[in-house]
Amino acid sequence: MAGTVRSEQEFIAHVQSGGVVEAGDWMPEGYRRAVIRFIEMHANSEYMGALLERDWIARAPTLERRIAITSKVQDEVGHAQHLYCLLEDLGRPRAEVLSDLLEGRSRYNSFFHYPTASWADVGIIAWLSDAASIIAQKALLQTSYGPYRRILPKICWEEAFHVVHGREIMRTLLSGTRQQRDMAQEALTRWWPRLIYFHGPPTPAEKDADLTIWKLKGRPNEDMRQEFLRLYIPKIHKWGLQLPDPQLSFDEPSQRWRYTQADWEQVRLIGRGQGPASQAQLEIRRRAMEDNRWVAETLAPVPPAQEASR
Ligand SMILES: CC(C)(COP(=O)(O)OP(=O)(O)OC[C@H]1O[C@@H](n2cnc3c(N)ncnc32)[C@H](O)[C@@H]1OP(=O)(O)O)[C@@H](O)C(=O)NCCC(=O)NCCSC(=O)Cc1ccccc1
Repeated sequence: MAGTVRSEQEFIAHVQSGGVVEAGDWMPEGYRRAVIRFIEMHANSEYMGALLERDWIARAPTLERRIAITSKVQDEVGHAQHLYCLLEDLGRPRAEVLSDLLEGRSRYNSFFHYPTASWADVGIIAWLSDAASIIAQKALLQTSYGPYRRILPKICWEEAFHVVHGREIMRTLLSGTRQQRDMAQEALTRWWPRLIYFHGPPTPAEKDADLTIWKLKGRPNEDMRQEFLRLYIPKIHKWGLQLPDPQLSFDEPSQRWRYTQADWEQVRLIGRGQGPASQAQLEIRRRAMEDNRWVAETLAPVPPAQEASR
């Protein structure tokens, strides 16, 4: 295109006809801000989500599970790494993004602001939150921002493998002892309401209008949540697990699941660092950044003046 696009009208015509936008192309400022907002929330969620699971590497019950969870954590951090690179290309340096995250100026998905309590939580996180995230990410496969669109198939592919890893943890627990089955049920009871928040509030179409015209956001939040519920409630029931929501019911006329509505303002605040484990998790990251600062400093390019005097 894109060399020829110089106005918002031409830009909209370009993306509406299926054109993609590259980092160096002209784009409306609002579009640039929205891409950064989207990718930054995604990147931070991958990064902080990995932290929840990292805690369990040393506590995995078998060697095979330890290898699998180590590799999942590596995948998630890898996704964050790719996404932070996309932000750099848009003029948002990684150091700035990370310092905003650690200083509590940015956000990540509310799902990852809670503490884990047992190995069964690891199963639920991998099985169900990765499933929810695939739905959100598949909705972006046709997004107009080219670099994001090109990295998403790899991310979705890896998340699909994580779902299998989580499902196998759950299958093992559910075919185990009474205590293991109870652990699985307790984990589902704990995480279910947070899964309901995962795709965000049921936003009115007007709020998504720009994102839709720009072909940036693929689907309304509620549609994504309904797809998740449609796919996973039958699987959960098939395994004999109980869902803790007394208002959960299927509405035949609309073909939609009804569920207890969240306090969405509260969910937004949790995403901004007010969750029960937000500060503890950010503190672990802060300490790791401090401990490893010498590596970044050692690897930093030497300014030419210092180089000459060596
Ligand atoms: C759909 C949505 C999440 C939100 O749509 P939007 O159009 O952006 O927002 P909308 O206007 O609908 O909302 C109004 C306000 O509410 C905020 N808010 C909304 N939802 C949440 C929430 N859940 N938590 C907290 N806040 C939330 C929202 O920011 C906005 O705040 P603002 O008014 O700006 O202050 C979108 O960003 C998306 O699809 N992102 C890409 C995919 C992605 O990020 N995936 C991440 C998971 S990666 C993963 O899981 C892999 C993994 C698995 C396991 C372990 C490790 C890793």
